[in-house]
Amino acid sequence: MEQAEQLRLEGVIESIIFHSEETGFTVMEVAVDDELVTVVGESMELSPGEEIAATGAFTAHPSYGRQFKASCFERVMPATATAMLRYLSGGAVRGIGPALAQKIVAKFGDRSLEVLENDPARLAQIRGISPKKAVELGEAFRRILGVRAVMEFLAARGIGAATAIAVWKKWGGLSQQTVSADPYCLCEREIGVPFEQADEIAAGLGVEADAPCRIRGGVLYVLTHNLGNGHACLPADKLLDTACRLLQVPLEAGRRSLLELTENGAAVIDQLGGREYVYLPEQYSAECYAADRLALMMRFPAQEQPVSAEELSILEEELSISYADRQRRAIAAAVSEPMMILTGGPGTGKTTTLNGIITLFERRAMKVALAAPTGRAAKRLSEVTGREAKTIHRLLEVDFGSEAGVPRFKRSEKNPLPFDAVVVDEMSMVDAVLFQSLLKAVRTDGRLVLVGDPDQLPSVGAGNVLRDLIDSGAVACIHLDEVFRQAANSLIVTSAHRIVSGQMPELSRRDADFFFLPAPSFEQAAATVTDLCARRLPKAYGYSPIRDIQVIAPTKQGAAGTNELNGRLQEALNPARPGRGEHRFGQLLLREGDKVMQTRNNYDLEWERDDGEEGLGIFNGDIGFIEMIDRASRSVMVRFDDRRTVYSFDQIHELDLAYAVTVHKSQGNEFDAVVMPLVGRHRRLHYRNLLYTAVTRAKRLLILVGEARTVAAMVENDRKTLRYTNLAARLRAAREETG
Ligand SMILES: Nc1ncnc2c1ncn2[C@@H]1O[C@H](COP(=O)(O)OP(=O)(O)OP(=O)(O)O)[C@@H](O)[C@H]1O
Repeated sequence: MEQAEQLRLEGVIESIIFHSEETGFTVMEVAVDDELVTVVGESMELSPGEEIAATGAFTAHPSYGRQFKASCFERVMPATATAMLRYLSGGAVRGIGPALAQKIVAKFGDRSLEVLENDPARLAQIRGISPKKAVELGEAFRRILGVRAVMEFLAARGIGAATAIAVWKKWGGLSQQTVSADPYCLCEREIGVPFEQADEIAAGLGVEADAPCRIRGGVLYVLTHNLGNGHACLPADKLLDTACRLLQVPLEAGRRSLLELTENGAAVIDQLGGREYVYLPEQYSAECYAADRLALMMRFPAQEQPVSAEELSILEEELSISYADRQRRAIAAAVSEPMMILTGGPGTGKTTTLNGIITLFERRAMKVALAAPTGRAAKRLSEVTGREAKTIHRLLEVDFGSEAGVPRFKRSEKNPLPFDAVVVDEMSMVDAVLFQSLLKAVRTDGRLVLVGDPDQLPSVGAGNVLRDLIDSGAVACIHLDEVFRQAANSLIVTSAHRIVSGQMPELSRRDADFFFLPAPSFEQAAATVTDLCARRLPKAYGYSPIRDIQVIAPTKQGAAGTNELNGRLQEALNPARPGRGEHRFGQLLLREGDKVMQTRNNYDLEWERDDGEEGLGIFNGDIGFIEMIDRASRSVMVRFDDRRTVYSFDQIHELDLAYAVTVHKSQGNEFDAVVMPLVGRHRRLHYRNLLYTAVTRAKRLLILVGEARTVAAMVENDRKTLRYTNLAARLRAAREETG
């Protein structure tokens, strides 16, 4: 493509049409000589009246016409009294409006900005400005200069406005100093600069390869990176070995830096079972808290009358059921134990047992809350129990203004949940930090009933809570393993049980709810999957191709990965059509009618329910449909079941197409029909729990498309997801301590 000519444009900002605080994306009108030019790009906070110089090129936007796309902005501070009056009147400095601007410029003329910056006390000479206000105005002005300086400093090192804003939010006036002293601070989670980039910046700033800040940065990077892989901690020897190899420094230097990190509170070392483990403080606190709190709950449980045989009989009669022995034991334990874990594969009667437990709690006039980690799972829990169920975040009342990625909850030890019992379903998806928040909010004398299937993939976030609780042996666990007759008729259910015990599912049946369609190559598998969704399944079963059928693939990449399949399925199921709005966001083309998924937890996204209720938070894995793409307001409206959310264009990177999703992203969701391509052999991707998790997402129909040898390889590959956590050991120790 021909490179557009790079120009430098100087002018005064007439108006700001749009500005995103988060990304810095700005659309403004700039007066350049006598012409009004629309300028777009990532910029620092700017105000009308300010003079800027923008570097970039003119482009022709399909809807907005000719505009100047700037790759870099510089602020030219106004130099004359007239320009200063205009700048200050435009609201650039908080606390200064047009009237005050007049007075300031009348008094100090073209030295006005200098006074504001260096001698703000003199502003108090103006009537109406108190000495206190003078100081405040000076601070507000210096803040603007500070943000600008940080942006320019970082821009020169290849870092964009959005990251610069995050840096400013964290370190304010000390930003430049902090980054210069230790460029690796840019790798912190809220900032998110990759280690390699920080390393380059550091080299540019003259930081030596063996500088302590570099080694500390590398050690923290390895720890944080592994947190992303689910590890709550790492053994110190493993951490140091990996980090020192990455940094190419001696082990001794790594160890010294690790000790410094623990001294300044950035990491914690703990000795357990003769091995040293290193944690980030948040993970350490989550693990220790959970162990201590659970031990406390078990020490002082509220006394409940044990369940009598008569009470059980009345319950069975009321619910018209005869419970199996383990189900009875589970119901009894839910009443007598402060915490009870109910596990089992599909069709083993978990929901039936849970209904018994809840009904019994209610008969005893206990107040019960129901929750699950995702919106879909909560909805399903609500459907199968006939009672209201919320996401855990909603139950704990996620608060406004949560910091990047870290929610705050209104419910905590000081403001506990007003329930005698809390039931959590899909517990395998709950990570260590969310579990800590849950425990904080549950009364110490409350009952906790945790339901889940530990053979599912573990939580996306760090930790392996459900497994650890079971492995600790310190918690009452009832495992249901009898598949009830009705469920045993389903080949999906029996296949799931075969897979989990390492046996090959039956692939030759043609008369059941589970089919295998051979496809010897990626290309053929992708073509068959598309044809099944677009034509064959809707025709044979009356399914809506978009709403009822879900394609689940082991991976994003590759010819049968979700990226490729999403492109094909979008073309087949929701093609371009006149009147159907669409917009391209980098690699991603979105169209009205598309099925999309939110790909990270966003606690600040507002939604409105059809009944007018409003709330906050759209979570990783939530699936919705695009109702409208509005270019004028640069927004996309997405419906998630009965809620609607508006995304601004610069939030779109949180969405992805969801005709096909990965197994990990499908956790906690169930679909009428699941189609899964399985081709080739890949030891890391093709393993038993992954297949099991995918198979158990299907309610009525499951179709595997691909190679039988891939299915066999997955069934054989019992690679358990190893996660470094010590919750089980801690819980055992805490139980022994508290007796
Ligand atoms: N004690 C029982 N006697 C007879 N049938 C039972 C009993 N318990 C459960 N069932 C039946 O077994 C089937 C599976 O039960 P349920 O839905 O409770 O299992 P589940 O473990 O929750 O399954 P899934 O995880 O697949 O939702 C249902 O049809 C249910 O009615």
